[in-house]
Amino acid sequence: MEATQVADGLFCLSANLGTGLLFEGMWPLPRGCSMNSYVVKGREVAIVDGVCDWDGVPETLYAQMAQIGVDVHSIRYVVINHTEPDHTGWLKSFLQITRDFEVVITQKGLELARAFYDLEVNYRIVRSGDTIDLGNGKMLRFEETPNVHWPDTMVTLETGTGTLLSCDIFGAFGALEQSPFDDRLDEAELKCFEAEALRYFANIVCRFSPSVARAVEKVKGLPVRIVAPGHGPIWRRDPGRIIDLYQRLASFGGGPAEPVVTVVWGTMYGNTERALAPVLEGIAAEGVETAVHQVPETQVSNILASAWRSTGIVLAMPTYEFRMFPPMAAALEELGRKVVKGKVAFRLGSFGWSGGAQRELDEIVERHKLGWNFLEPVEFKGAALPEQLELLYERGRELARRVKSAALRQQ
Ligand SMILES: Cc1cc2nc3c(=O)[nH]c(=O)nc-3n(C[C@H](O)[C@H](O)[C@H](O)COP(=O)(O)O)c2cc1C
Repeated sequence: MEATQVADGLFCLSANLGTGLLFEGMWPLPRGCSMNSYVVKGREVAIVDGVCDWDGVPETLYAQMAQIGVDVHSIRYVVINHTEPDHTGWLKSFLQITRDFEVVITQKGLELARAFYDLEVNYRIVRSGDTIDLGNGKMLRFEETPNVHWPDTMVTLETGTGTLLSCDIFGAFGALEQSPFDDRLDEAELKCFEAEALRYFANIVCRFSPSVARAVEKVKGLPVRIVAPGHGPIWRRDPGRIIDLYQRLASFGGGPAEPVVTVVWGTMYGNTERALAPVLEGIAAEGVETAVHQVPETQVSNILASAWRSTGIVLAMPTYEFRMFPPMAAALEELGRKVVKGKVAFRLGSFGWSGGAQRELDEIVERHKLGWNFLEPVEFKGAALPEQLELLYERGRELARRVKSAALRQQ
């Protein structure tokens, strides 16, 4: 990536993580992921957020600074919206070059940053509403948005251009290839980034969706003209599009979401799969969309994204060694850790002699306090009988009807 001008005196420097890498060591990046850093040039120069410390990445940042005529030694302020190393790792390298700058950070951020870095530099603790005047009409205003991921998080508004440097909130997976701007992307590309924003949300920040909702409310009260996040595109033509998407995704934290059923299924010998078919037919008969994921084939990252936006969940798996089919247990544990709660749910599955899958499912849902509203499960010994297949069709219809009445209306 080349450095790009976002607005007058405000530049985006960006490095892409490749498709072979895993974000946070576990989330796949089939479209890569950008790490966006911003330089604001007034009479004084500030850099807002940075990049990770992986081989060559800080050097990419320095090369892009040179492209926009910024000498690294001239940086007066390093603003840390969020201490996570994907935005701060480069500081290790930067501290070798110069210590003649001020770190601008929240109190919680400083505690965290000191744990990660040798931060013997000047620092300035900021709180909501604090400002730094960089001169030449460039003013940074800080707003704390705690627990949008980590406890330290804040956003920075450059008031002259109305550019919100938002770090993780309003972020999306997906590398930036030619241009970082929404106004240079066609509708299909924007839709791709929206899907990657959903996956990013469900993998990275959904655990904190009440804090995200509060942060979105706060942002809506600010004079924002451009949204420039730490990952993904910069929303310059239509900042409301990503703000509204995040507001909507945060609202799914209670359970009711889109009128969609996520179906997660796994099988060893096909009995459970054959019994799932009438359930899918029943859901379709009610005109409700399904998103179907087989385990272990589907990565849990995608199952999380799908479940987060769905109002209903179907789980289809057999018993295996007195418990449930293990790949299903792994997927459910992840839904539990991310507290995908309040869904309308239904479970079916085959067993041979003792059963046991249902017991483990109950235990996981209870332990994570998921509060799923279950229809009566349908379990069958070996292959489902014709009357059980009819019952499964009816369960599909019933689930779909409940989903339609519980789903949130599209705003
Ligand atoms: C390795 C293995 C372990 C199993 N363990 C149990 C068990 O503990 N209790 C039980 O009732 N059935 C058990 N079963 C039987 C399966 O639940 C049964 O074959 C079921 O029909 C498989 O469903 P599927 O065709 O959808 O894979 C086991 C089957 C296999 C292959």
